[in-house]
Amino acid sequence: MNWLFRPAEGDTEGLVEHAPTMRVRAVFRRFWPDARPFRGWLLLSLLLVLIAPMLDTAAIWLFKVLIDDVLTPRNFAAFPAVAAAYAAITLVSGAIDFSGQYLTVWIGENFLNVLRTKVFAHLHTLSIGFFDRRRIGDTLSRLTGDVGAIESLVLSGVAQTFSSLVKVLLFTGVLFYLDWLLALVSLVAVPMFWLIARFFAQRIKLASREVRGRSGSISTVAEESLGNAPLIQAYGRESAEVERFAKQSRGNVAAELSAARVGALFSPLVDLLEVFGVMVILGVGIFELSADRISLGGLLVFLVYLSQLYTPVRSLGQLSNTVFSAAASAERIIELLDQRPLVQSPAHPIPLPRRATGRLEVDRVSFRYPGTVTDVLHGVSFCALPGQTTAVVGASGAGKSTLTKLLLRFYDPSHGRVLLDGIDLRALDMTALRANIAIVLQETLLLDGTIADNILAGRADATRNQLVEAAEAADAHEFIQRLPEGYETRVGQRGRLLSGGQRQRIAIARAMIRDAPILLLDEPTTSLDADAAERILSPLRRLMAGRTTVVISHNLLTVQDAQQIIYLDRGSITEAGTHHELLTNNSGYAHLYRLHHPERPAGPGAPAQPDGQLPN
Ligand SMILES: Nc1ncnc2c1ncn2[C@@H]1O[C@H](COP(=O)(O)OP(=O)(O)OP(=O)(O)O)[C@@H](O)[C@H]1O
Repeated sequence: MNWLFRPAEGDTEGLVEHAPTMRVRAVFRRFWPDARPFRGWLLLSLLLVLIAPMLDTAAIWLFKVLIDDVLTPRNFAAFPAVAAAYAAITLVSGAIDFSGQYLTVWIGENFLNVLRTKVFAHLHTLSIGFFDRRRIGDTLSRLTGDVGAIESLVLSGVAQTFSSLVKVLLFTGVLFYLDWLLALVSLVAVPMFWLIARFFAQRIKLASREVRGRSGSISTVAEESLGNAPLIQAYGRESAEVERFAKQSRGNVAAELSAARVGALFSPLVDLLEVFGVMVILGVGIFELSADRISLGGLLVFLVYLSQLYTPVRSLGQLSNTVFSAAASAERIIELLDQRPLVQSPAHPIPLPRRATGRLEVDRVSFRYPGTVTDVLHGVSFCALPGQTTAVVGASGAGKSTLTKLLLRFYDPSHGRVLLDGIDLRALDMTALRANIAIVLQETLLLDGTIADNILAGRADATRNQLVEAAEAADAHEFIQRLPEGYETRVGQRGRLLSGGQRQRIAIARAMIRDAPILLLDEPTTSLDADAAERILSPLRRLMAGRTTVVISHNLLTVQDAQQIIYLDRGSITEAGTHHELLTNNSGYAHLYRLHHPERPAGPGAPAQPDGQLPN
């Protein structure tokens, strides 16, 4: 028997985050509040659900009337009335079925819409730390697949249970009314259905959880693999990637098969039980008929009512399976919804003027990434002043990018404070803080929209003139105009249709249009070749003018001009000063400089190459 319920081979370890198991009732209680706007409609649909089986009961009863009062006595005068009643019931029940079905779908889809949007909005409240840790594919699969399953638990589930219960009660009542002895005999089978259903329910829940987890793994592998297509093809890793995908895909097949085995065995078992029950009832029925305790019409409709009764009983059994499999999905959604952002705006933020002055102070900041054991910044202090450029340099892994993450408040320092205009960032509203910051990063972030959309992401209410001015200041206007659809040209996913230099100039235009007092540049020229880097320097300088600029760069031109250079060594500031001061210092910065300019003595007055790059 074990092979039947064996979970799928292979493991999803590390690919998807496992959700804690929860009781169905807890899941239901959690999502029921989201159904609040639809409760009135749900009530109406339950009313329709109540009327439908009553009409069914009446239609079947007409069958008895037809046999006992029309066919057996051959009394055709009564036939038109019976026929008219039949037609009327069928019409009304058709209308009710239609409304009921449409209403159920309407409620379900609208509930889904609310829930899906809620989960998506919640994801956007989470800190960057969450996205650093999580596989995006698994999160997507939860957002699209698992959310749907919750609807079947909270709404369709309620309507179905109610409908089945009403039918069971109604048909049982009629059965006892027709012949109590026959009714007692036929109901013996009911507890057996329940036992079988219970046995299967738990196993189906396990199998469904496995299937949902597997589907998350497939999306994860596909997303990572396809997103890195250039790398994979360049290094000839296609077959390894296909095998990685195939492994998860095979795991999915095994999980689906194991779920199908459990599900498919359930129906035939129940069918077998049903046939057995009908045979016994027919035997007793013939006895009752011969004793004249039931009419022929009565016996026939008894069987019809009985068959009508088996369906809801069976669906009540299967319903618990649906509920359990939906619960497995709900667990995965709850796990997401229970994620709390690491950084949050305070309840009563200190108001910031629409445009801050832009004085940034990093005060004895130490930082450790959540879930790690070592500090990546140790007691870092410096001040970045309005209108000045502060350059942060240091070897790879020194903590430069981490510093910008703290300035943007993607994370909070473990110790110490970051202040804007003398106010701790933790006391500020995050949206107000970020409205005062513009960024240009090494890997330009472009949305899959038009060029105009991408520049306007810096400031949505900008006019067309401001858009063109920003593009001109970023030296981007000219190339944009040469594109087939100008500003309306789509940039492709992550801006793939543009060159690296073009992407960077769009990013500069976006920062330009934002016109924020603070500018964070994280190695904006690193991914470009010397020529492209050279070309974005003058737009960059225009952008930096008059702002508090913090630049992480290996490019000596931007660094040399800086009013202060901070040299980070394994998370600590070991030197700070101007280019000349640091060269005189003849320490870490001068060492980096010499590495790149072995032909020059590292000392004051030793100019850097115009395109000089500090080694990484
Ligand atoms: N999300 C993260 N979770 C845990 N550790 C991280 C995370 N991001 C960076 N680190 C670690 O923090 C340290 C500093 O990284 P950071 O990216 O700030 O360095 P960097 O100076 O900007 O380097 P590079 O010049 O190579 O970009 C590194 O040791 C890195 O492994």
